[in-house]
Amino acid sequence: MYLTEYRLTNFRNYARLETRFDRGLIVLYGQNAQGKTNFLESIAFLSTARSVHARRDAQLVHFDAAEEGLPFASLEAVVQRRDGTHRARMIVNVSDVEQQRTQKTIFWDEKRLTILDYIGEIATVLFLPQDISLIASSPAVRRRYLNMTICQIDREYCRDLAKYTEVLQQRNATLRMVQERGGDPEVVALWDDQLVRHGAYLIVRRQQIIAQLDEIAARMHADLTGGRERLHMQYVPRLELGPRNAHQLSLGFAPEMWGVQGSLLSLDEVETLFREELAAVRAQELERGMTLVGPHRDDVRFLVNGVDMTDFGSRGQQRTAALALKLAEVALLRNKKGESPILLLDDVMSELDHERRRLLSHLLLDDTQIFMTTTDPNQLAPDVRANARLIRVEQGRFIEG
Ligand SMILES: Nc1ncnc2c1ncn2[C@@H]1O[C@H](COP(=O)(O)OP(=O)(O)OP(=O)(O)O)[C@@H](O)[C@H]1O
Repeated sequence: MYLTEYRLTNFRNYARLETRFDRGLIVLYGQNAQGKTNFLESIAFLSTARSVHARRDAQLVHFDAAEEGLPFASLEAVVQRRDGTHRARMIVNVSDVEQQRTQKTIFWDEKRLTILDYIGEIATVLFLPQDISLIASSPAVRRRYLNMTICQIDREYCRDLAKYTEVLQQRNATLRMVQERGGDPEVVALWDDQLVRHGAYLIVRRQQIIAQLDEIAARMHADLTGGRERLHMQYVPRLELGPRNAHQLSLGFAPEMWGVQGSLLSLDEVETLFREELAAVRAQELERGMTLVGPHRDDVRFLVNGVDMTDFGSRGQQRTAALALKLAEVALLRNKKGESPILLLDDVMSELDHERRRLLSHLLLDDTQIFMTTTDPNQLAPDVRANARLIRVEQGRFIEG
């Protein structure tokens, strides 16, 4: 899929931008702080309804718009997909400037949709220099990544995730209440059915998608390392046993059951296990005032030749594993959607060595639409540059050539 028309109003430093695109490589270049990243952020935002950079949506609205008392930003695109031409429009209205409160309205083909019904219509994969944190930092970062990726493929997952998060919050509040004020511990169990139902679906989908990503990422990684290293992704659902057993254990059974080596568990099997685990940790949950079992504590392990990259990988190895994962995500989305997602490469070429840049260029050059930012277009291989459309970005404006 690809964008053919694009319009921004009051988005970040773009007061107004109206432009057309074709497939292929579009290189946005220019000095620092001109709006290159802002532009990629806008496409990612239109795709996922979430910003990777802004803490609050209100930050996306142009400073001047906020000052003029018309605080809104709008993003509009004409999208060419296998099934035809579509129109997407998203409006961010600041309803309370002081509190930075916003409302988001989404139209798809002129029909108003909720975020959950919209996500996945425009598939994108964003490559960032900080992608290395997917490997190097905390499980929460990996869970967030998994959620965003699976939401683009499976709307049901996204709905279950929203419901699970809600039930989890309510269950935790109940646990805290019982912990602080006492009362009947059985009130906590009232939430268990919903927690298990929504959580089990998340676990089942995660194990499936990780197994698929693992297979593709291993191939990409072998390519990137000239076959010298073997990457293996492993799903690690976790159970924290509390202060007396401060270490973390996998969910009561061997982690390899969750990877490609083992057979994948069915929804019924996961529900049963989840229920059993909840019963087993009930006393500790009441003591700690929080839910200790479930997909909100999951993690993914990245092993290279059997060594855990989060704890023991070199920066270079972590970066390569992260790149293999992103390339696998592209292949997975292409496979599920039957067409390529739009690729957004934010200043990633400068981070990679020459060999990997060459490989990346080869992997990405097909019918895909790729937006790439760089401060120095001379970094591009000459054959790549010759086939790219070059746009200079200057203070929130596009200058062709
Ligand atoms: N809401 C906003 N309204 C107006 N300007 C904004 C807003 N948010 C950010 N900016 C401005 O956008 C500029 C940053 O743009 P961006 O991050 O896209 O730069 P860039 O071209 O990618 O630069 P670099 O090469 O340094 O990454 C900053 O000058 C910042 O002040």
